[in-house]
Amino acid sequence: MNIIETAISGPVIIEPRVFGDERGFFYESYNAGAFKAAGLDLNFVQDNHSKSAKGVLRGLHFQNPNPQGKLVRVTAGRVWDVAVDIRRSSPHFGKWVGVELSAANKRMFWVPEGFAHGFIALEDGTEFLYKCTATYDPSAEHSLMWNDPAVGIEWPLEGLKPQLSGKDAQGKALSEIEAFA
Ligand SMILES: Cc1cn([C@H]2C[C@H](O)[C@@H](COP(=O)(O)OP(=O)(O)O[C@H]3O[C@@H](C)C(=O)[C@@H](O)[C@H]3O)O2)c(=O)[nH]c1=O
Repeated sequence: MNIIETAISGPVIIEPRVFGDERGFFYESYNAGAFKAAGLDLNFVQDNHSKSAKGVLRGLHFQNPNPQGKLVRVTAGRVWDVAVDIRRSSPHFGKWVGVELSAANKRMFWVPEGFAHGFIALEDGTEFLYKCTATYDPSAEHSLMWNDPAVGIEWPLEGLKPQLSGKDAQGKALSEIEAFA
């Protein structure tokens, strides 16, 4: 597999080795030893799977306390996936990185603890799978506003009006969230 660093220390893009043949394809979506050898010594305790219509925007989510690192990928359709650094001590506090993940490119994205995470589905029937390093804790979950000008995420809206959950429609600004130390 190939690890691609991003402009922020922490989040990385992972390109798995894909074996294609006349039957289809095969790839390892996670291998503890290989990830550890690549500097990602992770311990996952929960797997999630969501399906979204084109234009659905989920996020930007984080848990504090009980932060979750997330290894995310797409098995149907396409998303623009974003991680926002919300560690106050980081030189990149408030900065974001984005990557297109799709069933076609089979890229994965590692979003560490200390980041808010979200995505917009760019195709109907987009299926999003991810592994988490901590379990869901509704009492600790928070939404950072997807369109806070202080963060300035360049969402590829392609003319879409994002479809948000009620919770995400009330996301807080970067200046208001319970960021990490
Ligand atoms: C996230 C989550 C939700 N749920 C329930 C709560 C709720 O009734 C229903 C839908 O939850 P949500 O609206 O929060 O789902 P969703 O907006 O898809 O939340 C996810 O968004 C992406 C961007 C992330 O980064 C994830 O960590 C997670 O926060 O599923 C669980 O039971 N376990 C979980 O781990």
